[in-house]
Amino acid sequence: MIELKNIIKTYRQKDRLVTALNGVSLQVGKGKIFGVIGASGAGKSTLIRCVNLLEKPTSGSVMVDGQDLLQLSASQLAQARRQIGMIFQHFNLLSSRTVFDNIALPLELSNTPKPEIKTRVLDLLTLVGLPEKQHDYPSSLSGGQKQRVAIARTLASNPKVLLCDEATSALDPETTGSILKLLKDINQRLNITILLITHEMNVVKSICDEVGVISNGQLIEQGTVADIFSHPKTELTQKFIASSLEIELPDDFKQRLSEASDSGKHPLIKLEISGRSTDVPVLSEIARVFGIDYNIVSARMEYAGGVKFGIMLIEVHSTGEQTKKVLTFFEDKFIKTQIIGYV
Ligand SMILES: Nc1ncnc2c1ncn2[C@@H]1O[C@H](COP(=O)(O)OP(=O)(O)OP(=O)(O)O)[C@@H](O)[C@H]1O
Repeated sequence: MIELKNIIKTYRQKDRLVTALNGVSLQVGKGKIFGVIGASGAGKSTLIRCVNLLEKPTSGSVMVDGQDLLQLSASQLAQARRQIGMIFQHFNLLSSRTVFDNIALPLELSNTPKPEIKTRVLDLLTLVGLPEKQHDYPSSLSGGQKQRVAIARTLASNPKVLLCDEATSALDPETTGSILKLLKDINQRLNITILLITHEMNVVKSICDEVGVISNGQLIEQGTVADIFSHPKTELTQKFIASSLEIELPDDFKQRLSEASDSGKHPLIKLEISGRSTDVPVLSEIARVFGIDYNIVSARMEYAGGVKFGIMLIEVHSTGEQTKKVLTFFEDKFIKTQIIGYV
């Protein structure tokens, strides 16, 4: 549905050229959700804006639903853009129009008859869960409600593709969750292809089928969410994954933690479980095979793209030689280990 080939985009900043995108290629299949994740300034906004030619690439090609957008005339491009909806971090609603009239706007612009507009807007309001807000103005809505209106407005034109430019970045975690659920629902019910950009791995984890990691204007890694979470190749990707899995060491342990394995102290081991890790009950196995007790101090396990991954901190009641054996045992099961200290 979307195919970008070797996109280069340079901007002139005063007397120098800045390369915002440096040879980006990606494909998004029909009905898929593709997330592009990257830090600030990596080129995410430029990338998503190149898909509907809000930014014109310096070179490369942009195909959407089989059409080469850079080859279209102005009127053909306007037509093609109707198939490409977009939602933004700050919603971009018209404050002087009611919710109903905001959603009706694209239909009015395409000369849809009034009775048809009414039915369509009411259907869309139901779809996004806001039927009772039709007469309200945007200023009286919460951030999540505003984004729902923006989603309804963009769906009014029946797009095949939806571009989401940091659509949940201005929202609290709970509202983010509900908007992501709505996007997934729209994707599944209407078979709309979604390309989104974000700086949060949680967004990718919760709704994307595929993910690309962008850094300095280049896609340094891309693949299915399951693949990327199980075999992250670059340090940046590993950092993004870890950032979605932060676990805290309880204060009591922080105070008791020492760097040396003094007598009577036990190693505190961090386990990183990824899609590559063997799915066996490793903890009961170390107890059974080595006769070693353990205590789970903190743990976070999650699923993304059908793959289980997570982080666990365990206090293992082992001595020097036993500890080495336990570490080797975990590593053999493709579980990454690190001794955080001794408690
Ligand atoms: N209109 C512009 N004119 C000049 N330089 C620009 C323009 N837009 C973006 N840039 C530059 O291109 C690079 C990529 O910017 P872009 O906004 O695409 O990154 P981003 O990943 O979306 O960042 P953020 O998450 O902070 O929005 C940056 O160095 C930025 O300064």
